[in-house]
Amino acid sequence: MRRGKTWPKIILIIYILKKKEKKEKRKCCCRVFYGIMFDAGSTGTRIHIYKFIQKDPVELPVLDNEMYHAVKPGLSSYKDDPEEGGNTIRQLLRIAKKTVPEEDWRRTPVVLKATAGLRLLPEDKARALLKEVQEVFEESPFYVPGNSVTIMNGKNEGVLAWVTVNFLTGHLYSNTRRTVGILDLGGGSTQITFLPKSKVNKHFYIYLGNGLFAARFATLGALGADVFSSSCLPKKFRENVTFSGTTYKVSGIPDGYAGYKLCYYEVMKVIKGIIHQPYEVRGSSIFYAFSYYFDRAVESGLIDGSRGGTVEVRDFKKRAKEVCNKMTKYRAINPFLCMDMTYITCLLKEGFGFKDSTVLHLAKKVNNVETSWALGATFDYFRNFNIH
Ligand SMILES: O=c1ccn([C@@H]2O[C@H](COP(=O)(O)OP(=O)(O)O)[C@@H](O)[C@H]2O)c(=O)[nH]1
Repeated sequence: MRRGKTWPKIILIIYILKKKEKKEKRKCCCRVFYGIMFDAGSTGTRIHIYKFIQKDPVELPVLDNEMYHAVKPGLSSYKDDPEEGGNTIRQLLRIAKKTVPEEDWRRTPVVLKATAGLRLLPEDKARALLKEVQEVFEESPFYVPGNSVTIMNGKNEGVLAWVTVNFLTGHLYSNTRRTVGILDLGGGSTQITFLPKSKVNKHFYIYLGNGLFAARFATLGALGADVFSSSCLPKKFRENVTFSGTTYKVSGIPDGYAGYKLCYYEVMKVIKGIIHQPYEVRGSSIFYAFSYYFDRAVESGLIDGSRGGTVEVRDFKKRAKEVCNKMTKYRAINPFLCMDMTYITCLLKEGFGFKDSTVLHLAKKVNNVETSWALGATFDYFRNFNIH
């Protein structure tokens, strides 16, 4: 009886030991490393901490997971107080210290790339902010390579976001050579980026334009009046609005008209003449839209924020009409929703020339990773610095 019970026990122990040995072996050739990328956008600063695993020295590392955190407002809002701006970076670095194991700190690179917010600032103000961030990085325990705090140009922003989305959706490794286009709408700038299908022209098509907040002020300013008022806003709306550290007095038109038609007319003045209509967008190419395209689609109820989804261009138009013609209903969610939805509709249709029936994939994350240029920028960075 006793023997009978002992044997299975021994077999179990051997089995566990073997498994442990196998695990140890696997551990030996697995290299784990991290990369920290800061996205200093016009509306917020975000930290992305990527964990990569290299199973085989000859193979490319794979992305294991991402830790993401965001703070508002963006770095450019601290244009007159760079020290306070530096504190927001310090705060986010605390998260990095908790996420990356201490023994890896010294070899984990930390990089910050600023987008439209800093691009639009006077040079001396932008430089003071970057200097402050550089100092915060230097005092951190992470690896600070040369050129690790810079302003990125819009074209790189477009291409790197394209790399991220095509990587996450598996298009970079597929044999079909088919890729997807991306639509990114930030606060300060917007990008549409895709690879044309033509065999002759193998260069990226990138268009850069006004971001959502920049478009808001262009729309308000386009009326040419001293008071920034618009028929895209609820009639009784009157508030001070701050963007990138500057405050504007903004209002609806109390005794005038408000609604979709008038709003479309106002927004069109901002779109007209500044947009290209690439031939490809009229075809069957697949486009992924994220950032504020995603946020506004959620706020207006077009898609579910936890899952994302696909919509047709005409759905944005239909929902923009509903929002603008029932402004009081949506006021509590976002008083600018009519203006933003109308800008998005105008940009897609009149600006880029999308058909009503074009399907857009709206996603904030793909495989639990943020759809942003930050991942693409991190790849590029590892390649350049030969870290793996
Ligand atoms: O990893 C990211 C980076 C950005 N965003 C969103 O993308 C928009 C980008 O705005 P940003 O201030 O960066 O605009 P920019 O300054 O680049 O024009 C905002 O809705 C952010 O919440 C996001 O969801 N995930």
